[in-house]
Amino acid sequence: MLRLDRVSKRYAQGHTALQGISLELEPGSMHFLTGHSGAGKSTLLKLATAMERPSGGRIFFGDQEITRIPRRRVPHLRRAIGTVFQDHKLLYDRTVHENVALALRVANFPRNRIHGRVQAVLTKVGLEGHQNKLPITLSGGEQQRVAIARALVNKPDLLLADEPTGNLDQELADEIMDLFYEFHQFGMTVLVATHDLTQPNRLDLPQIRLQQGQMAA
Ligand SMILES: Nc1ncnc2c1ncn2[C@@H]1O[C@H](COP(=O)(O)OP(=O)(O)OP(=O)(O)O)[C@@H](O)[C@H]1O
Repeated sequence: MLRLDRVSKRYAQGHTALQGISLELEPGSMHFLTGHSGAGKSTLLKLATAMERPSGGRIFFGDQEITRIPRRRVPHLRRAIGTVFQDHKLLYDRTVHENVALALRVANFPRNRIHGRVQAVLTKVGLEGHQNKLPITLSGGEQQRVAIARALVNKPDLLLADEPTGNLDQELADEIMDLFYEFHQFGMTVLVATHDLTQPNRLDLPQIRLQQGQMAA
């Protein structure tokens, strides 16, 4: 599904964020990406979505080489890869429904099917009944669910999450991780970057551990 082959990333300021990273996510697998602050977790996720380009090595998503796709193909790639970030980047002047529907609109999804698809995904993440609310009126955990719904509404093959529970207490964090686990059980490939080392143990899932930009032993 996602394969990195000896990937490195050196930022313009000269800092090496990743070095010699090779890994493969099998379709339907779920992994946690762990490591200290600055280990390179966010950088790895940004490379996988072509938000950043690697300085060396190659990245494949299915049979596409991400490192070679032309800029005009990047939006297409991003629809196949759902992303969730800690600061959910919701539009606070739009309703929950509109936040999620926007992801379908930009993908030219048929207009007459948008409402049904949005309702279905909001139900899936436990937000039925909240569709007409503004995000600011929701709790942190609920806002994160809106972001998850938005990431899922295009039915991506791969879900990448970067510290999706960073601002939540343990109980809410567990609930969000359980939701990702459920998607994985339904066949989605999932990679979650987290500081929270309780999660891989709690869910009995493998970790990809980064240490100063390299794969830890
Ligand atoms: N845009 C950038 N320009 C220069 N250096 C950067 C940039 N983004 C990240 N870095 C550096 O690359 C290294 C890896 O950062 P990255 O954000 O990938 O780590 P992380 O493991 O996600 O950390 P955290 O858990 O704190 O988010 C850090 O030393 C960071 O300072």
